[in-house]
Amino acid sequence: MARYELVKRSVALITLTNPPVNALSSAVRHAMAKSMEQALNDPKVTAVVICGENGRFCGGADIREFAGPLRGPPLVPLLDAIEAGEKPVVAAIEGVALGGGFELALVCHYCIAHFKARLGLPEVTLGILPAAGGTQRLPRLIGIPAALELITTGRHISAQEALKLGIVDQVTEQNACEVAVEFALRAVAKPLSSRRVSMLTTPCPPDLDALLEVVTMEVKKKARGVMAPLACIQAVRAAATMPYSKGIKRESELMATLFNSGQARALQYCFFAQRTAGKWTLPSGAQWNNSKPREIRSAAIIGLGTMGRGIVVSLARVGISVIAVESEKKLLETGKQMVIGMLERDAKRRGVSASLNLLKFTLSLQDLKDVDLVIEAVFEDMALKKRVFQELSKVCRPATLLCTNTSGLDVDALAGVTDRPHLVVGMHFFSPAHVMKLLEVVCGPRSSSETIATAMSLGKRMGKVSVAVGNCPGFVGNRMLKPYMDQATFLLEEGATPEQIDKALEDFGFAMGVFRMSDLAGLDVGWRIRKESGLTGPDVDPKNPPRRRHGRRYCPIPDMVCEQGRFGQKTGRGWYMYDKPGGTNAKPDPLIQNLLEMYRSRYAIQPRNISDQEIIERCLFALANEGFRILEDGIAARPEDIDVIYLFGYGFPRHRGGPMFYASMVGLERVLERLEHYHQAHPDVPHLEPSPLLKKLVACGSPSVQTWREHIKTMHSHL
Ligand SMILES: C/C=C(\C)C(=O)SCCNC(=O)CCNC(=O)[C@H](O)C(C)(C)COP(=O)(O)OP(=O)(O)OC[C@H]1O[C@@H](n2cnc3c(N)ncnc32)[C@H](O)[C@@H]1OP(=O)(O)O
Repeated sequence: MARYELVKRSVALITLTNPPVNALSSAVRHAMAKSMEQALNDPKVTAVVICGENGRFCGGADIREFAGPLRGPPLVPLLDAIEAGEKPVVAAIEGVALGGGFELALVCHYCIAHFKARLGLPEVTLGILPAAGGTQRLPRLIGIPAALELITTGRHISAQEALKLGIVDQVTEQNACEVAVEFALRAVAKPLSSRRVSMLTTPCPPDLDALLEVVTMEVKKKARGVMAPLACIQAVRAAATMPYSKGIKRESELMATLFNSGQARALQYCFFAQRTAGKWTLPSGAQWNNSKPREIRSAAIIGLGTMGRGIVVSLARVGISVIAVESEKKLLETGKQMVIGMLERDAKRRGVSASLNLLKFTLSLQDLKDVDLVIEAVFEDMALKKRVFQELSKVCRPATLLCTNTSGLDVDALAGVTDRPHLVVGMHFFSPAHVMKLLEVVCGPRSSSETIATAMSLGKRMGKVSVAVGNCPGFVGNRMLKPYMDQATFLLEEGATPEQIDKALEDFGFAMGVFRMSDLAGLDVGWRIRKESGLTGPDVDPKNPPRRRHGRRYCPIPDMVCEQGRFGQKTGRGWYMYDKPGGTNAKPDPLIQNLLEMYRSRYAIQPRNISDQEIIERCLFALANEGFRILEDGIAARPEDIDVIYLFGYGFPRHRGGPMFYASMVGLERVLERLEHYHQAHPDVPHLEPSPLLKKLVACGSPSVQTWREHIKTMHSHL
């Protein structure tokens, strides 16, 4: 857990040894305390160097231990003792110094960082604050504004930035540990008092209150309803207004409030859920750690619409050669200019040169014969996609992987028209594809484990959070969206307004309510799909009673909005009105209000006052209920996968953990009871009928979300 060695006859080298990130578990803290005591008591030792094994200094406290009671020596007194010691201590930072790891570096009297090292206080992203003195020492060292920015955002900084800020003393391209040992030998005779950061006076700006007010407003706007950044601001204020001994107590009080909050549990769940999602498993036994992905050096994208362009950029910026194909010269030229512009802007932002030499643009599928992988991103039309796949099957060499970026069509039906169904997989990107982090990897029943592994690993290489899902209409994300959106439109019928529903969802924490989100995405896409499936338009069976389709409740208001040419932001009108087509400033539109009133009077619906609680319960419990069905159907392997999809693809608030975690926090019994209540009131809405899995989990005593999987294993999996 910590190795103790004497080097150069007088330097105690303490190496943290807790793979993979040398987290400060109770055992590590215990070993560190012992090693420090040994170093400080040994007269041969004149200086100490602390480093981490395998080129990683320290990833902070062991987050897995947060769930249990504190064991082993607490961190704050341990760090205070290191700082107060009479022998110089030098931190040798390689890899990462995060959270408690950074706080450890702050108590060392000197810091040497490798030029590739990253430092940061990401506690805020876990719903807590840097409670091992970080909120008290960092402002003393670098001033209030810079410390506030780092602590409230959790941003990682480079070694170079840390040097500029005065956090580290030297940046090296050599072995940081060896450099630190030499540095320590030179530091032996020097006085330490000015190197004890807790003893420094915080440089305090004259307008402290105004500054804190501005940051508070910014934080409230960016992270609505999130507690941790606000507590961070209060802790930093203590660093400016109190001596260290009192400030550290304030830090600890604020931490206690956060630590026990549901938000901290949710955010820590998200941390592990994201990592769990990469660990896909198929019923065949093939899984993330026994299936080798193929190496992808070249790829082709068919279709240079919004999605295709984003995918080209995502591939090219990680060094993959891309051939982009369009069907017409004009579309090809427009797409080409857009892609080049996007890549140039992206490269400028990242301070690198744009990889334009990796791109080729063509009108001919014949040019794709040698590529390793193709991603089809044409219009969402099954017949068209089938034609493309048939063509690709003829043109590409037999080993080429064929992927589709469909957002919900049957991946296996596409596989069926090719000569290589085992090499066909869905890669469902989210728009804009070069920005959004989510990738649903859709496993068809015939996709081979190597194909899935390749798509998952390619997603990771592109910086995406990839989640393996089964093949069904809408997969996971879009399948769950339907009951959620249906509830929102039913609530409109019953008396709510788009702005009321959006406000309730935004107060809950969504970046955008359902109607603002639909306006941004465009209302015409869903309208076309509803027309094609006979739910609206001339093909509707006239025998359908109004507001019913296939025996279920159906709300035609979205169709009526589209019939007026209101397709959302792009047309300047949708559920809201905008200053101009493409405008983003949504204002309530009296015409929508009129439309709703006329609609209600036409169908003799008496509008009623609808509470925010009802809006949240109906929208979010219907969403989670579909999630339970998805787990039953084996379309997602674990609740964590569903939550990750909603966090990264649909703007679900991270501090709520995702729809499935949220349901578990509310209490499954309560969710079941509310669904039963709403289903009784709306028996013609099957999505409100509690799923068998939800009932089963409640009957089993509502186990924790991490163990739900054990209750589903007898059911059939589509993965
Ligand atoms: C009070 C609170 C205090 C004092 C704190 O310190 S709170 C913790 C603050 N630290 C962090 O938030 C850092 C969290 N970790 C990371 O950001 C990243 O893991 C990393 C940048 C350190 C490394 O990234 P990467 O190389 O991509 O590796 P993974 O993220 O996949 O992680 C590998 C496995 O290590 C587990 N892990 C990482 N950090 C911790 C940690 N602090 N405690 C416990 N476990 C940690 C992570 O879950 C991965 O495990 P597996 O999923 O593979 O089992």
